[in-house]
Amino acid sequence: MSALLAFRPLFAPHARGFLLALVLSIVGVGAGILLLGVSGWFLTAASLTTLGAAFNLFGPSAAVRGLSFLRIGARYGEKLAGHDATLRTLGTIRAWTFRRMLPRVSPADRAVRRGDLVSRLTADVDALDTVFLLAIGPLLASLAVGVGLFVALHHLLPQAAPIYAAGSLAAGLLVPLGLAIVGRSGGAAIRAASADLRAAALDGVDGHADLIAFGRADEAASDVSARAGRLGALRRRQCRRAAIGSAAVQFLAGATGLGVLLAGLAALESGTIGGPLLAGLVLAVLGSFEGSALILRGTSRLGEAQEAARRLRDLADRLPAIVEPAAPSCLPEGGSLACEWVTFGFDPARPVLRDVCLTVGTGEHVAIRGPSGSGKSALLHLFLRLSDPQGGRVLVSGIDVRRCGLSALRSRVAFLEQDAPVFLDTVRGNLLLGCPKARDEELWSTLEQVRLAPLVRSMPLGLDTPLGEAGRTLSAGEARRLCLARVLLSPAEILVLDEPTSGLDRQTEAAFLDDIAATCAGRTVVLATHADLPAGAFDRTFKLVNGGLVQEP
Ligand SMILES: Nc1ncnc2c1ncn2[C@@H]1O[C@H](COP(=O)(O)OP(=O)(O)OP(=O)(O)O)[C@@H](O)[C@H]1O
Repeated sequence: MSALLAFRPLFAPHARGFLLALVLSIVGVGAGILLLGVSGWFLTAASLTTLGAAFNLFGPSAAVRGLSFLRIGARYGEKLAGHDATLRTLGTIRAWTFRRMLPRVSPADRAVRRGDLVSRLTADVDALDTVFLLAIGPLLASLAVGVGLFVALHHLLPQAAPIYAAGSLAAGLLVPLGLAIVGRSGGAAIRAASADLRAAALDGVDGHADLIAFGRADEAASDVSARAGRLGALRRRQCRRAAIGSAAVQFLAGATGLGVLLAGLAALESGTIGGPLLAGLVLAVLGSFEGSALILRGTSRLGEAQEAARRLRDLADRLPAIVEPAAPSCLPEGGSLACEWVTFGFDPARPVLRDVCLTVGTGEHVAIRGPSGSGKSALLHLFLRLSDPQGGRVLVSGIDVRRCGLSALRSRVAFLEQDAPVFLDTVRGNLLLGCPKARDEELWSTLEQVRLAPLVRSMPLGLDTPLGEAGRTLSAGEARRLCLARVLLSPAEILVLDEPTSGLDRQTEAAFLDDIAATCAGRTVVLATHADLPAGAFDRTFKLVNGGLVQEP
């Protein structure tokens, strides 16, 4: 429960909407109970009235109509206000989780599953809708209305008041509580199975071309259906428990109604209550159990909401992968980079880089080559502080990156990642990520530099052409060049490029590397590549072997 309670501050800004929904819910449930009570009283009184005796039909029938309209209106309003406040709260929780997640999920952490993250941000956040709509709201409304009916019974039929109190407390509190306790482990299992299914489905969708090519599509499909079957079985078990709870509430409603009726009949015989009022009270008592059924729906899913809240907190409460200094140092002007005796390993016991020393002056262009897996990307990551070295220091403009504010550092150093993504946006939207204020002329001249301008010109909407998910409407090489253009557009003084020419044909690759001297003139460039470098394209080239950096002749 503490995981759920920890989200209280995110519910607080929407408290007015929840309060309105609660008031309307009390009005709706109260009007429903009164409607049954007045109708029972009215019908009994009308049937007991002998022909010709005076009976005012108008008042009660108007009350019945009025109460029906009030009930409908209040229910509609409650749904509107409750869902509106809930959806706004879920939006707040989703944005909060996303903001907290980004710095806490290290790009280097191979244990992180994308499908699981997506599942947390979507399904787990959605599971929290239960909290107010199905659990707290109906519980408070039933409590308020139950207290009102208890007070009325206490005055009109005192013998029935304790019977009603016992029956309604058992139906409104004990049964839901029991269901919540029993459903707790089931809820956790459902959340885990649901996350597992989503992750497996995402894996399958991502890799469907390979699965088809290797003839494994059927296997993947049956794996997904086995997981879906497991989730289905858990949900069926949850529904069975909820149905048993519902039956218990129905039984308690019937038993309480019967108890109130028996107590009422004794009072009727002794003449302390009239027949019509008794009929009205019995029906009102039966009607008041309607709220308990709603509470049950909520509590049967509360275990799931609790587990969802735990999973979200688990993500949000992780220590950030990289901790910013409390008082960051100002980055002086300049685009120099340096590594001083840097040792780094994803597993500190097995360093990838050992005592690496490198100094790159402002405006210098340096290329780093080396066999696959030699640690080129790992080295480049250190310049952006995506990881911290276990030994030595990394300096940007003469300042240890651990003393810099991360946003200042990352606006000084632009980075082309090895698998940089094309976002689900237009060509322009993708480019403006690198420089939000860039004018169209700048976009076009950068597209010329990466030799994409003819392609974009041929697109139906030019810069405003939407690109499919992950740039699926582009070839791999075109997508790569678009990401490269984004980095070139950035005003950062230092460009760190990891395999910028991967996916490009030889001719374009050679032309691009040749052009770097001109296109990046004045800016510092550190580039990791497997490509053959055109003579004179870089000021210095290094080779990374056995964790050490060796300058090439
Ligand atoms: N996130 C990670 N967690 C653990 N080990 C990793 C991680 N990323 C890379 N490695 C390992 O660290 C070593 C260096 O990887 P890195 O990606 O820096 O090599 P690289 O020289 O850039 O290779 P390539 O040229 O193939 O891109 C490799 O042995 C790799 O398996």
